[in-house]
Amino acid sequence: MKTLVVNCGSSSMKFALLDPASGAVALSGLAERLGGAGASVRVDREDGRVTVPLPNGSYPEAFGVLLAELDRLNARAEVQAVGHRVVHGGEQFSAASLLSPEVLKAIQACVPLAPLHNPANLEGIAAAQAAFCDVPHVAVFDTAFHQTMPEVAYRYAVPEAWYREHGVRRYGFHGTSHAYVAGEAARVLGQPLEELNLVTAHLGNGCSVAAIAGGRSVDTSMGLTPLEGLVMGTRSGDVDPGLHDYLAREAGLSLTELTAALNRESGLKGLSGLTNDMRELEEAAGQGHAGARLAVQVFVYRLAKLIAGMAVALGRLDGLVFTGGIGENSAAVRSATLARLAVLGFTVDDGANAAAVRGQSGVISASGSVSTLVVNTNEEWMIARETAELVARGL
Ligand SMILES: Nc1ncnc2c1ncn2[C@@H]1O[C@H](COP(=O)(O)OP(=O)(O)O)[C@@H](O)[C@H]1O
Ligand SMILES: CC(=O)OP(=O)(O)O
Ligand SMILES: [Mg+2]
Repeated sequence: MKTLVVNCGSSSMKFALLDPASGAVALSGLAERLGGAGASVRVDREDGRVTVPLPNGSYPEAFGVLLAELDRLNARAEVQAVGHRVVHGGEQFSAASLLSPEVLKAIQACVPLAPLHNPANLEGIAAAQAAFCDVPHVAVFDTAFHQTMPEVAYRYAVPEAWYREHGVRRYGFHGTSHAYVAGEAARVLGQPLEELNLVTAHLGNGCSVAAIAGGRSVDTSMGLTPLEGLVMGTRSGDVDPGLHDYLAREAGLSLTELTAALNRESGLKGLSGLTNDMRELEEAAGQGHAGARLAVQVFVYRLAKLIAGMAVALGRLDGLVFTGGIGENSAAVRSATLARLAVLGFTVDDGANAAAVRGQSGVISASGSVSTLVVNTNEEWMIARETAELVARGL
C-alpha cells in the first residue's frame, strides 16, 4: 500500500513513492528547469542517482520519466492513492481534499493568487490523473494549516472591499512543513503539542516563519502570495508597497517586470549579486565577498526580527524550530539568528548547533534558554499521510 506524492513548483517537479505509515521511500526524484532549456530529472534509485534529460522540458515529459521508473520497479500497481501539493487553496480549504471536478475548479479559481505555483500544480494533477485514473487523488494545500489564523493576523489595513470582493488577505504558505515540524518538535521535547507555543522557521528557497499555539497556526510571515515576509533565495520578502509606483516612474518598469524582479531577481540573489544559494554565499562571504556577506546579514537580521514578532502572536514562547535546507544545514545562520534573539532569552549551545546535521532532529539551545530545535522537514511524508487518512475515511 503506497502513496505517490507529486509536488509541482513553478519550474520543478518533486515526486516520491512512499509508505504513508512508516515514511519509507521506495522511489524519489526531482525534475528541474521545467519550461526552459536544459531541463532534466534526477531520480534517486536504491543503487544510486541517475539524471535523465528532458528535451521538451514539460511537466508531462517529466511525469513520463516517473512512470518509466515505476515500471522499472514494477511498482505502478502499488500506487493506491496520489497526493498532490497545491500551493493556494484560498479561504475554501482548511484541510486536504479529495480531488473532484468542483475542487479542481476551486484550485483553478486561485490561479490569480498564485500565478507561479497553481498552474504547475494543475499540470501535475492532469498528468497524474491521466496515468492513474483508477485511484483516488488528494489535494494537500500549503494554505490550509493557516486557516486557523485570527482575523487580527490575516487582515491587511486596506479598503475593506478589497477583502470582500477580491479576497485580499493574508493566507500563509508552507503549512504542511510548519505542521509537520511542530509535531516533531513536541515529540523531541516530550511534551504534548496542545500545550506548546512554538515558532517554526521554514528556510528553504522559499522562507516563512509561523506562530503555532497548541498545534494551530495563529500567524505566519507570508501573506496574500508567497512573496511577503522573510528574505528568500530570489524573493524580496517585505518591501515598501510605495516601491512599485516609484520604480514605475523612475525606471520605467511595468507591473509585470516589477513582480518578476521581486520574485526572481531579489532576495539573497539580488542583494549579493551572486547567487540565491545560501551554501555558496557562506563560502563566498568567507572569502571576503562583500555582497555575499551583506546578503547573509540581511537574511539573518530580518529572520530574527520576524521571529521576535511571532512571539507577540503567542504571548508565551516555549520553543523555536529551524527547518528547510538552510534551517537544517546552516549552523552559521542559526547561531547568528539566535545571537540577535538573546533579548528574548535565547542562548545557543555551540557544540550541539555545530553537530546538528540533516537526517537528525535535536535541541541546539543551552540550558536555561528557550528551547531551540533543528527538525528535518518531510513534506512528502506529511502529504502521503494526509492522503492515506482521507482515503481511509472514504471522504
Ligand atoms: N550545508 C548547507 N549550508 C548552508 N545552506 C545550505 C546547506 N545545504 C543546503 N543549503 C541551502 O538550502 C537552500 C535550499 O533549501 P531546500 O529546502 O532544499 O529548497 P526547496 O525550498 O527548493 O525545497 C539553499 O539556499 C541551499 O544553499
Ligand atoms: C509557497 C512557496 O513559497 O513554496 P516554495 O518554498 O516551494 O517555493
Ligand atoms: Mg521547499
